[in-house]
Amino acid sequence: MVDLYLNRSMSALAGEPHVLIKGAFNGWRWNSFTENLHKSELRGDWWCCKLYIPKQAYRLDFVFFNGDTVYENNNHNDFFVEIESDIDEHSFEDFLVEEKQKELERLAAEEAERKRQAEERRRREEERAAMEADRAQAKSEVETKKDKLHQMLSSASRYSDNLWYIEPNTYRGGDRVRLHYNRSSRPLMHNNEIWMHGGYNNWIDGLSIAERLVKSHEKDGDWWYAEVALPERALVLDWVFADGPPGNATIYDNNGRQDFHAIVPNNIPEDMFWVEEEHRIFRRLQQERREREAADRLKAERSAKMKAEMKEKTMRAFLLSQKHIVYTEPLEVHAGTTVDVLYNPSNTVLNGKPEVWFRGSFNRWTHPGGPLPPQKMVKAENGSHLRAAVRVPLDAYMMDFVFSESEDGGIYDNRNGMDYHIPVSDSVAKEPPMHIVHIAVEMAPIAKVGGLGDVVTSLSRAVQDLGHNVEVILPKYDCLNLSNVKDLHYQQSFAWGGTEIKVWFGKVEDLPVYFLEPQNGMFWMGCVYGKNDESRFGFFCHSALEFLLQKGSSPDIIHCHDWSSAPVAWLYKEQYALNGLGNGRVVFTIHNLEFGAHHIGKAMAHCDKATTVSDTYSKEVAGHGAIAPHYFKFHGIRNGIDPDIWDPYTDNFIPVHYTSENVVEGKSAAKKALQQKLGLQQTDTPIVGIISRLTVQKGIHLIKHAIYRTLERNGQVVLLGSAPDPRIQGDFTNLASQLHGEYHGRVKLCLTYDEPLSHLIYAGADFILVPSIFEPCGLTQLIAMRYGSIPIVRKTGGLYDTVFDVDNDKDRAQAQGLEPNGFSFEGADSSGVDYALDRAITTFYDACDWFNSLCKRVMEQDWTWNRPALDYMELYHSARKN
Ligand SMILES: Nc1ncnc2c1ncn2[C@@H]1O[C@H](COP(=O)(O)OP(=O)(O)O[C@H]2O[C@H](CO)[C@@H](O)[C@H](O)[C@H]2O)[C@@H](O)[C@H]1O
Repeated sequence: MVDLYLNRSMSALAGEPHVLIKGAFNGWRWNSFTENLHKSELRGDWWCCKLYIPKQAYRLDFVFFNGDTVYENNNHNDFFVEIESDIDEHSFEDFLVEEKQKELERLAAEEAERKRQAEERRRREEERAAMEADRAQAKSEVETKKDKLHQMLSSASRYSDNLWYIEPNTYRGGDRVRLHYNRSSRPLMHNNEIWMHGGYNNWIDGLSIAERLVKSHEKDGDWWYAEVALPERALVLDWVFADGPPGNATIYDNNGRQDFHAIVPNNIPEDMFWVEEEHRIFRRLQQERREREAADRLKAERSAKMKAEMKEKTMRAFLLSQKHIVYTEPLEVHAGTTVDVLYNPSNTVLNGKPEVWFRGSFNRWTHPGGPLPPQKMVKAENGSHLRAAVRVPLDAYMMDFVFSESEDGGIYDNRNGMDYHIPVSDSVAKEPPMHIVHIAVEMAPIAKVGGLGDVVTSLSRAVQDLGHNVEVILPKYDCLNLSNVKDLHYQQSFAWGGTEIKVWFGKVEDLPVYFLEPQNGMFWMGCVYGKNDESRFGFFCHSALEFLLQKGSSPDIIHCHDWSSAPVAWLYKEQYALNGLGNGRVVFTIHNLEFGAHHIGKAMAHCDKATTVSDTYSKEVAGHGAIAPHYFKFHGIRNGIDPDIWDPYTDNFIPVHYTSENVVEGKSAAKKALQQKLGLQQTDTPIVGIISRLTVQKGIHLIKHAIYRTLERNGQVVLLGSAPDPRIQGDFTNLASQLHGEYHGRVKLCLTYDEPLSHLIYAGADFILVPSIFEPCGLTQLIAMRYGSIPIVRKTGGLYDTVFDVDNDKDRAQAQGLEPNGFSFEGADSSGVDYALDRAITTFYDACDWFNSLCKRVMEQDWTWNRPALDYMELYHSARKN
């Protein structure tokens, strides 16, 4: 506490009845306050007040005023006094950040508690609903049982003349009685042994009694008997006679399929029995449900753990992947620590420069501290790299840096305009989410024709998982698979293009999706592609932008795909960028350059950044007329697959769930199921699977050749595919009937689109063949590996980037931090296919253990979006800098 004095008469407040002080600490940055001064006991016009000085204060800033508009502020300079303290400006920064962190932690804890409570409420509600459902089911089961029992009671009796009777003739549930049976002229008349197999109340507990009968000598006829304990709760006793004990009998007397039924006089009132029975069923259902839920929980936890481990491994590999140019020590950067940045200029534009300067900042250059002062790098101990030490503030979530040849700049290495970025963990600040809108004409699983649909969904989910806001805009086709849309509802309408456009909203695989439905019926034709596609999709693209504008949405990134939503790029730049949607950048992805090259070229010209779906394909098409002029903004980022949608550990279309730990067991069960389903012989021969659109791109002549070659080598073949071109479809239909005849039970061609079957093939096949002539990325080889199937591919495009031949690509795989994972070939003739296929099949036959270890290995490789989603984020950020 200190006393602060003001001589009022010497100040601008002379004669004012009220004197107040307004102040704060550390350059007005912290703990502002307003206090009244009162006249002090000192002589003269001294006014004073007591002030509390916190220990983090190194400076007190203040002015005086009369409570209204008259101020004494030291001629607009304000007053300040230095405070003796351990704190200085820098440590105060840290203190502020820590305070902020505490505040954020408090808010986060509150939020977590709110979520926990909401979750608890939801759980209780679900529990209640499930209990209700169990109760209802128990009731209905009891009703059915009761009806059946009543029907049966009408045919039950206490004896049957000359066939069976019970002794003594008055008995009740719980009694021991003797059951007599006259087997003469019955099916068991010649057997050595006779048994009764019994139950009660119309077999309500199944078979619960078994007794052997002995011959009785007391009566005429062929009479036998057994001692039977009547169940306590029996209203009726049910039985048959047999020639042996349960499980070991072949001949039965089941009373002409009616079984035998004896009325048991009521031990307990029937009503009571049914009440108890209902309760018993209810308890059983509850028990079963709890066990199921516990198993599901365990599975979900295990699955999440495996995914997190894979992600972490991939992240480490990502940090190490540029080690020959740049890395940090320690490798993982934590907020609030000091790290060394190590840089090797010899592979960059700064090669041979006498000096290298490190220039960096944080949080994508937006950190409030501004850029760090340029720092001259010094030689590191390893000889090859240069070193700079960087203190990472507590509120940094990303380190950003570039290198230059001098303090003032000169030549820069800024990684081709992308800059270097290294994520920082444990930051107290969060990366602000980016808003990304995909405008596309396909989306798995509700409107999927090929891989484009998969990518729209899975890329969006991966980016959403990184904490960003992702939305999709899709036409509302009449053929949408609506069972996979949650909470679909009509939202609004707008008029555009001479028609009303209805907007629907729903969630697909947890992604928010807007469906546009022009009332002119443009998308009511029963399929995604068909007639007038160019004008229909052009209309859709335009209306999607119009929708964003009218909704007042301002996405950071508008992402469009292939020729079909290419118009978004130029419509946006020509009509919407200046017109309210100005904040956005357009990213355009080419999934296939084969179709609509004109549209693609035009979108390439207008978009801010373009990608295609693998690095090799981006190089293969570099010289194409649509690409070449825009190559500087064109990047190859390989596709990933969604690890939740493709997961043999949770997949409901396969018989046994598996991970890499039990891959052999899981795949052999799937193989049996697949063979059975398709009528193939149940032998352990290699199965080659092919899942593909049947087009020239996919190497039709190589597919055909491979089918014959596999059959020659005693393998089996399963092909799932359909051809958009009716001639090709017809051709395959003929091939199918010929093959199904000639190689019956060893080959099956399914010429349709069948999602569930594709899952069973990925799991049940040993190999998945992808002999494409060109392949921008290819998803089938990636899905195959996730299911422990070995890819056999032609070396082209994305197939080259993701499949590494076990014999020829060890080094190339190692450079990616991987081990080889499949078989591949060059050339586009049959000898090429044979080269890969023969080695694959031979491995299966001759090196079973090694083959199994290969299946395990490919399952453990990460072909999800973990890595490529980071590359897309980099690309989005660099598009924002334009
Ligand atoms: N009959 C059938 N029944 C069930 N499912 C079937 C099927 N036929 C194919 N599929 C499925 O459709 C998808 C095909 O994906 P691809 O990437 O292999 O090919 P596509 O050429 O369509 O995609 C284009 O876009 C993608 C995405 O960018 C690129 O990877 C690719 O190289 C490019 O040609 C896979 O999920 C596959 O399982």
